[in-house]
Parts: sequence; C-alpha cells; structure tokens
Amino acid sequence: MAVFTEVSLADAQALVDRLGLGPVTALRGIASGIENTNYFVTTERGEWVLTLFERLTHAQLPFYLHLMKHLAGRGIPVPDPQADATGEILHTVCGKPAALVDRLSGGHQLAPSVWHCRQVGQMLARMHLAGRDYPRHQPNLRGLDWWIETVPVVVPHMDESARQLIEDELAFQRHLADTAGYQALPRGPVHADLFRDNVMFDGLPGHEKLTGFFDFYFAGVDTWLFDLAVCLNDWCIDLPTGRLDEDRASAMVAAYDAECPLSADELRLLPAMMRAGALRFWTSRLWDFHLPREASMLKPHDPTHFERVLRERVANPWHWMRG
Ligand SMILES: Nc1ncnc2c1ncn2[C@@H]1O[C@H](COP(=O)(O)OP(=O)(O)O)[C@@H](O)[C@H]1O
Ligand SMILES: N[C@@H](CCOP(=O)(O)O)C(=O)O
Repeated sequence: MAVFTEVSLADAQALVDRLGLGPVTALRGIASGIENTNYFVTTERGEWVLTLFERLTHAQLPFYLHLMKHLAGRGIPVPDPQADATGEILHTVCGKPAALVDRLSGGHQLAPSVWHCRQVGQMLARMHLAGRDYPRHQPNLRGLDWWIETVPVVVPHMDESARQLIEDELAFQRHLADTAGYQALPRGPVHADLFRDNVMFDGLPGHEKLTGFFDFYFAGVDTWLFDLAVCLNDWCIDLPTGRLDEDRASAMVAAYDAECPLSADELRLLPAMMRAGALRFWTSRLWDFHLPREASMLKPHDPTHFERVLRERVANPWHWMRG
C-alpha cells in the first residue's frame, strides 16, 4: 500500500503543466513503498515518478532533492527532480510537498551476484566523488547521535543478551568516533540506505546494467566508508544467516577502490564500519517494531536480522586487501 493520498488526473496534469512536460497520458499508483505516495506518470515527453511526501516537510526536502539534482547533473544515474519555470523543484500536490522525477528503467536485483555487486561498488564511489562539491549540509539524521538517543528507548523491550550486545556496540562506536583515524575518514553526502530495493538494474539476465540509485530520503553527510559498509551488509551477505559472502564483498570493495582508492584508515576501519551499519539498522528496526508510529501503515522489518548481522560482523571481522 503506497498510495496514501489519492491524486486525480487533473491534479497530476496541473503539476505537469507547470513543468512543461505535455499532456498526461497515464497515471498509475505504485503499490510498493512504505513512506510516501508514489505514482508513475506518463506524458508525451516521457515517464516520471510523482512522489507526495507524507512525513518529510517542505523545510527538510531541499537537501535531498537538490542532492539528486546535483548528482544527476554530474552523470550519476539518479532520478532528476524536474523544475518549473522559476527553477523550483519542490512542488505542492494535494496540499503535500511533492516532486516529479524521471523514471528509472528496470527492476530490483534481489539475488545479487558478484557482477551486480561490482557495479554497485563502482557507482557508489562515483557518486561519492560527484557529491564532493555539493554545497548543502545536513548530517546523517540516523547517525551516532540518533543511536545514542534511541538505544535507551528500545533496550527495555530486549532480552538480556541482545541488550548487552547493543549497549556494548554503542559504547564501541562512541569510542571509535573520538579516534583520530575515524575523524580523518573522507566524508560527504552519502545515500546511507542503499539496499537491494533502492537500486535498479535493466537488461537480460546475466547482462544487467545498473540504471540507478533512488530513495535518497535517508541521505546525509557522513563518512563514505559508512555508506560502503551499509551496502556490504545488504548486497554481500547470505540473508538467512547474515554471513558475509567474501566473493561478492571483495568485488564490491575492489570496484569502489578502483574509482576512489580507499585510504589506510578506511581499510583499517572497514570492519568497524560494518558493525556500525548493522547497529544503525538494528536500532531503527527495533524502534519501528516496538514504537510504531501512530497511524503508520507500514509492516516493520524484522529487527533480529540485523542482530544476526551484527553478531556475525563482531565474531568474524572482514578485512579487504588490495591486489
Ligand atoms: N525514480 C524511480 N524510477 C522507477 N521506479 C521508482 C522510482 N522511484 C520509486 N520507484 C518505484 O516505487 C517503489 C517505491 O518507492 P520507494 O522510494 O521505495 O517508496 P517509499 O519511499 O514509500 O519507501 C520502488 O520500489 C520502485 O519500484
Ligand atoms: N532499508 C531499511 C528500511 C528503509 O526503508 P525504505 O524502504 O524507505 O528503504 C531497512 O531495511 O531496515
């Protein structure tokens, strides 16, 4: 269910007219997605995705939308928010903040191979490099400060062994954040949620090409290594156990490194950042699970998945070596 607000053809046409994209020939609600109302819009000029933001406000959205525009302008395949005659890319539809972006072709790759992981690693590095001169700043709102605030809220709902693990991990990450090596890590705008369902591939099986990254609404300024770690924890694991698939992980990191060479600190801290990535999503899933938002229509993701991932990352730290 991802049409929380019904958009009529007339509503869609009014926006499309402001953007000069021609008559709307089709309008179709998108069934998946959990946060926003999404529609596919076809006009004589192309295919687009209309998003009505159900929780993010007009004040919060410019960081994300302008980041997408910035990256698209530098050749990174991300949805490009369409501007009106005044250059505005944040619009209003049915009283909600809204954006119209181009539709990426293809579909999700939910059983990725080395081939897919290599492409994600390469494009992630290109995206980080392309974001270096992005002028707006917003921290990763699901970063360390949020973990420090949220872990105490979720621990009363956890059993003793899980509580011990999450508290120990938080202490470890707090200590790490104060070290010179961590503070020297390269940083900039990161996606921070680049899971399998936020990337598109198109093409014949075995020959698929990455056609885009989307869903930038957890983006923020953080370490590049954190973004890579989030990808490794999703794209390069055996989902039932959380175990790392070293072939896929090596392919992703090597492809990243070929575009944007990892520093000595990044190489050393990769295992710690993979733990950070697991802690981040374990915490948010626990929070969604135990403290569901009022009137929320989403089915919370399973928090125990990221508990398993974290236990794996702590028990079996993985170092990648060049060459
Ligand atoms: N720019 C896009 N191009 C193609 N499909 C898109 C695009 N944006 C969203 N979608 C489709 O809409 C679905 C829901 O989008 P998503 O951003 O995950 O929604 P939500 O923010 O509600 O979680 C995606 O799984 C994808 O199939
Ligand atoms: N990837 C996160 C959930 C973020 O929600 P999204 O559907 O908007 O990407 C998780 O798996 O916990």
